[in-house]
Amino acid sequence: MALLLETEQHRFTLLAVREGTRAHDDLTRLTVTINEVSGGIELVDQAQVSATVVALPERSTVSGAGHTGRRADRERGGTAGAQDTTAAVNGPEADHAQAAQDDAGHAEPSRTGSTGTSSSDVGAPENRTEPAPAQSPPLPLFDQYDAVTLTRLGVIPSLLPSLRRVTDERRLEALLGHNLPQLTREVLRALHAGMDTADVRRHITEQWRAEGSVDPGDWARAARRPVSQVSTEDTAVLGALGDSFEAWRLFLHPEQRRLATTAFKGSAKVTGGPGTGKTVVALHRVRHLVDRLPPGRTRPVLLTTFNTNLAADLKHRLQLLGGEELLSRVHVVSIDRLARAVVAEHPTSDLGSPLDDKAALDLWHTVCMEEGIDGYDAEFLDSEFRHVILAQGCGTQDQYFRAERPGRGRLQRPERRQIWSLVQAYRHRLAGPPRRTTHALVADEAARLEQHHMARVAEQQRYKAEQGGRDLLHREAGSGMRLKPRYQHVVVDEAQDLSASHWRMLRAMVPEGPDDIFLVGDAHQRIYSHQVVLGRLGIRTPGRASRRLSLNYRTTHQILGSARGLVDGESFDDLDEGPDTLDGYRSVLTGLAPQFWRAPDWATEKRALATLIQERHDRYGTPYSAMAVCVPDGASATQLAATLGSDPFRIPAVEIGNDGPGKGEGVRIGTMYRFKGLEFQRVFLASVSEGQVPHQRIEGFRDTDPQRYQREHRRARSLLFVAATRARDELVVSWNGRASRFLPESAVRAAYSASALVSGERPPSDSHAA
Ligand SMILES: Nc1ncnc2c1ncn2[C@@H]1O[C@H](COP(=O)(O)OP(=O)(O)OP(=O)(O)O)[C@@H](O)[C@H]1O
Repeated sequence: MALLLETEQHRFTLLAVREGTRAHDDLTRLTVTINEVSGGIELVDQAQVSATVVALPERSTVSGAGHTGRRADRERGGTAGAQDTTAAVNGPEADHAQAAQDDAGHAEPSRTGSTGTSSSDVGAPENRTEPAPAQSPPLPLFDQYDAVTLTRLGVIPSLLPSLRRVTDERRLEALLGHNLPQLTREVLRALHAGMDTADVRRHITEQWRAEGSVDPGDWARAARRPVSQVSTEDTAVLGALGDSFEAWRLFLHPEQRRLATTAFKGSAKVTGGPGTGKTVVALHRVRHLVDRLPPGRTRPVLLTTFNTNLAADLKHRLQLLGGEELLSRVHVVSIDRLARAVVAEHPTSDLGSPLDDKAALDLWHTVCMEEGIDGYDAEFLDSEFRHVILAQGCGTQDQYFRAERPGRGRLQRPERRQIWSLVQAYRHRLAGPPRRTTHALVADEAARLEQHHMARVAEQQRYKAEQGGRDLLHREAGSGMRLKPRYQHVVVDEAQDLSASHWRMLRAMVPEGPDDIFLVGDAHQRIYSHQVVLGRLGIRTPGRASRRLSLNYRTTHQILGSARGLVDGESFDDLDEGPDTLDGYRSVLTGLAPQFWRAPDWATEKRALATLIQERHDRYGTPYSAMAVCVPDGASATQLAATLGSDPFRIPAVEIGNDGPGKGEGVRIGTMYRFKGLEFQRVFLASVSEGQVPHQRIEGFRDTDPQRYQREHRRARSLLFVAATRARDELVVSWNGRASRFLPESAVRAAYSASALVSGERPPSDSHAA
């Protein structure tokens, strides 16, 4: 049975569907209103919501005289009590026994997750033993906010009576577990987390605010607003609709939708913590740009990202979003492949094969030995070459003498002279034979070629304008082609890891103008490149063209709380000259607290991990392929795979390679670098031990090169942060020996003993992994 709203004549909006004999009753219980902030149509099932809080004392008993504390902080005098009329509704569908049980006041000490209490617990107030007479009932959690404040922030008014009965966190979780409107959920969670009302307004309410005024009686308009329209991944619904690729169309947050569809005067930049939907926005942006193209067969939109496996993922997701038709207008390629293609298509290009990172470092070693210059390590030289010399386009020694090296310490002129001579020798060596190159050099060359191309395009346009529009084919007789920019729009994911050369190339691939470059990224997740200042590379995103997403859709707020701690205290940029923070960063999801396990040695840790993984598979039905273990290095990956595969576990394992997480049934194992951009249901961070994370070799720089030490330290934190934020439902952290300095004291104290687990003295997780 469906509830339909006739918004215009013969035009209906489907509001809700219920099945079974009680469908009619279920539907008539729904409260349907237009939200005064978002202008969207919102539904709440009053009886279900009330049932969640049914076990709470009546408000009249709570509002007795003598309350102090937070009551004194009220922003305005409370009015909600007067409205508290519907909350007494109770019904047989009261299935939130857990909440009722909690009312007895014995919240579990730390970790949550157990459900399955029998429904006979509902109605606990009557059955409970009498509370101690002198004890005053707990204050409602949102007692300090009056009804006007809450509704102006966006909370659905019909929820307020029930909300006044929420006195503890687990009750709140039960309430938020309902299918409440998202704006309401976001506001309540943020207030509960301690965000003040001004910040909630700024970070949340304003993002949801409808354009123009909201008429609470204009259903036709409300139904047309994007916030009223949802799509689903529910297979039953999709089966009924018979339209499978719609599955991926999620309900975009209003801010995500705005970013995907706004017309920008020039470039635009979206930052935001992990899981905030930056990639989703980038994909929707691409679709929006393609929708606006005139019909054709060309691919004027470029969608690029850091590596080939992420590019393959983007392609797949784009296909889900808009099918072959959308894909046919978009060039999806990783940034280095793109650079290589640019260089390869040039008639005079003589590309050697690119060295991998290790071979590039080995070559620096060789060059230092041959030149008889020591005192510089290979990583330093490689970084100096890429992030100073190539980044600033230093073609001569003099230019290098003048190069800025922010955050890289001081280098005197004699040192720069030595480094320059090493760079010359390095380039000479690469020139061969055999001829070789590096990805950085290819990108640099591609940037130069594209800049040259764009200069010719500009020259041709200038000439055409001067000559009154005559065709200039004769001027391009050499190429036989009319010159034009390579793309009309460029969209970039994982922007934080692109180098200055990459940006120079991209800048030269698209003419400056409306919607030219749209980039998404997060400096907290930078693990490859160094900071670049986009404004100095011709990519300017002033004012409203720079936006930040802060609502995490991937990770539970319990996991996020721990992950945030990993990067606290470090400073990060906004991909430009400004700072970036994780202010307002929050999650809509709730779940298990992260688990911590300490082991005396790697062998015990490996066996403990195998035990935990097996338990999650056998007892909770998590497929092996939905779990991933992140290790600090390749050798650990191989060793762990061996333990998993051996008796008694026999757990299949697949190493995450260059080309992504791969296929098949096994648990995924990979180094931290390989986790970029991925997500898994359960993530195990292994060997988060002192000496491994950060690696002990950075200790050498502590005194000799403090700035490098700081850089490496920050990168190690970012790596761990990226890995931890890949977890959707559960994060398990383990170590052997001493715990990494990045883990908080509280985690170390709360850690379980892997030895006890391995010897069978303690169970893997009780019910906590459910
Ligand atoms: N509006 C939304 N509703 C539901 N799920 C969403 C929404 N936006 C994003 N997601 C989901 O959240 C997860 C993270 O999204 P996405 O990968 O786009 O984030 P991201 O910001 O690019 O993350 P990262 O920086 O960690 O790579 C994905 O599973 C995505 O489908």
